[in-house]
Amino acid sequence: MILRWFGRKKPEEEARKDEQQPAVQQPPAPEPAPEPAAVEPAEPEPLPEPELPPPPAVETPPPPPLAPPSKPEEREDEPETVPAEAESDAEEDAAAEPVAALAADEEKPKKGWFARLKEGLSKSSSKLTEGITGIFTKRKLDDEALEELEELLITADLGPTTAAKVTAELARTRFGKEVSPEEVKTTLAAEVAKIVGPVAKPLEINPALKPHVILVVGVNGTGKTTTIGKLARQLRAEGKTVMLAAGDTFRAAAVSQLKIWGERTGCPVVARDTGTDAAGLAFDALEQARREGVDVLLIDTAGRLQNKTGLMEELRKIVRVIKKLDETAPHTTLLTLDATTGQNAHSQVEVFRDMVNVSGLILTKLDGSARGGVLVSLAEKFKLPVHAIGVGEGVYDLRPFDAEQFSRSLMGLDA
Ligand SMILES: Nc1nc2c(ncn2[C@@H]2O[C@H](COP(=O)(O)OP(=O)(O)OP(=O)(O)O)[C@@H](O)[C@H]2O)c(=O)[nH]1
Repeated sequence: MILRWFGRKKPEEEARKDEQQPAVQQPPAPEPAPEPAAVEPAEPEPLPEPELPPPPAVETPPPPPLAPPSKPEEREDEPETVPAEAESDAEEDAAAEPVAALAADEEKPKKGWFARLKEGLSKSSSKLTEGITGIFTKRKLDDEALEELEELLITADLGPTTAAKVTAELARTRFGKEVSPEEVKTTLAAEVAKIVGPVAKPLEINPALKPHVILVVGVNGTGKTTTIGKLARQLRAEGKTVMLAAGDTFRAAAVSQLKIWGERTGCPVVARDTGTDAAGLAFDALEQARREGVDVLLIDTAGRLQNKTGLMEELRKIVRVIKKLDETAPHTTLLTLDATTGQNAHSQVEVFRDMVNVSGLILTKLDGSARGGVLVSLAEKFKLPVHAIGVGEGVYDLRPFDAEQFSRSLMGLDA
């Protein structure tokens, strides 16, 4: 039975079964899910595109005015909060929003995650496997073959260090022997898994923090907003209350897109008119999230690298300002990287690491990329945790990064 997002709820157990592999690690003893409130059924929204239409009008009166505490720098007009649902008590909704319903917010993909991952990585893997087959069909593992393999791995974005490392390992065990393409792929998958294994760390939410603040940074178009939506769904399905802050105040479309994700996932969105101060908005959102005892606050940000100095100032200011309320915040700073950009992702890590204290990565668009190998070179070079990977635009297309699954998929092997 396919349940609608805001329709009748499944029992919590069913929702949890659906969520067998959340990208976000569950706290040791999650609170029982609140009793779902009856709400109007709604048709699932189509997936958001880069330029989205404005969200449906929200009829609910605005939330109570925010207390005017120590103001952050350059505070401007009060932000608008788009409630999770139009017809209900906004304040209570964050806690009472049906958790189970969110696990059924759109039709679940029929295929399992590994099949989707493998399919998603097929552009990357076919490049590698065709190359490997070409090099190793009825051929001994000699210097020339090793050189060709190393070259292939570099062109597949695994990077020179990784390429040298894995070919050396292959040579150590198989040099001079006739090796089949299958053997090469299996050995390479095992070597890649060794490299990426240490960075495969699920995103952990500290249940003691109310809220756990997650700042999401990255170049425009890398999938920040979509990733926030996907994470919000997972967190909500786990029974957590989530608030979203539309910190990319530069682009109206970015704000609209986040509002739509808020509606889809039942999360209130703190937003303001375009052009206003992002740090002030983040401050207000954190203040509101604290007041309401929200579990997780996800803050979207701008990513205009063309104005690097301006962006750096803006991101640093957001961090500075939210620290006025909680000096330990942000508790997680996620950098989204678009896998289709290949080695460009390296320079993006360097740039954003200089701006803010990036604590983990999310690789998006692995499905559309022939350059999925970049994840391996990123792991090798930066050793930053890779919390999750995106293999599609759908709300279910984000999962924790699993080193073994990824490595085997990258080499076109079965689970
Ligand atoms: N194929 C695929 N598309 C994705 C994935 N993640 C995001 N996208 C798409 O990439 C486009 C850009 O994503 P956004 O979430 O808007 O990216 P952003 O970083 O927030 O960009 P701005 O809104 O411009 O700041 C959208 O069309 C998304 O649907 C993914 O894992 N796979």
